[in-house]
Amino acid sequence: MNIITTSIEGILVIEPKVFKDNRGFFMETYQQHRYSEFGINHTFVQDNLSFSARGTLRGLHFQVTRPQAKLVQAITGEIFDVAVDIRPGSPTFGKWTGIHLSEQNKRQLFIPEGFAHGFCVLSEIAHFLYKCSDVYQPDDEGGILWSDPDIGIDWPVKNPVISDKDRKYPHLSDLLPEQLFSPED
Ligand SMILES: Cc1cn([C@H]2C[C@H](O)[C@@H](COP(=O)(O)OP(=O)(O)O[C@H]3O[C@H](C)C(=O)[C@H](O)[C@H]3O)O2)c(=O)[nH]c1=O
Repeated sequence: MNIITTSIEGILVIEPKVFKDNRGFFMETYQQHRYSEFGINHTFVQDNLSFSARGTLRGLHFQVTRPQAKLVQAITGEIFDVAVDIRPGSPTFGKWTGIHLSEQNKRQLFIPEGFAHGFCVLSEIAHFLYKCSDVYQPDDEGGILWSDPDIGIDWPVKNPVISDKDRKYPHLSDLLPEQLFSPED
């Protein structure tokens, strides 16, 4: 297993070991002890799977008082995955990092609590599977507009397919710190 750091502290790219043979391949997509050796010592309590067609963009989403750390990967297809630091006071507040995750590269991205998350689909279709460190809290959901010019994400899609909900999200600058990241004790 190979771990790659990113420009934002805490966000990690994971390259799991892939065992190939004449039948295909095998890989462990998560192993608590091994991942904890790299600081991923969360208890993941919910797995999500979404399916999207080319050009779809989901995000930028987060939960405010019950923030979720996420371990994400593309099971089929290829996506561009983005995390934005929304932790008030963080030296990288408002900064983003993006990575191509695909069926081919089998890479995972670990995103700690305190980040807005989104992705867009670059292949005909993509199945996106991810683990969350807290459960879904619809009343605790927040969002930032995918195209917020102050964040300046260099999305590789220009006119994405997005939900009505995502279309209406505010800019980061319109949100107060307590509306971004206020984890319960
Ligand atoms: C996230 C979620 C959604 N839902 C229900 C609520 C809606 O009726 C339906 C679609 O939800 P939504 O449009 O919020 O799905 P996405 O746009 O894929 O949302 C996700 O997009 C970005 C990429 C994320 O990182 C988050 O996990 C999540 O916000 O699934 C649930 O029942 N449980 C859940 O955990």
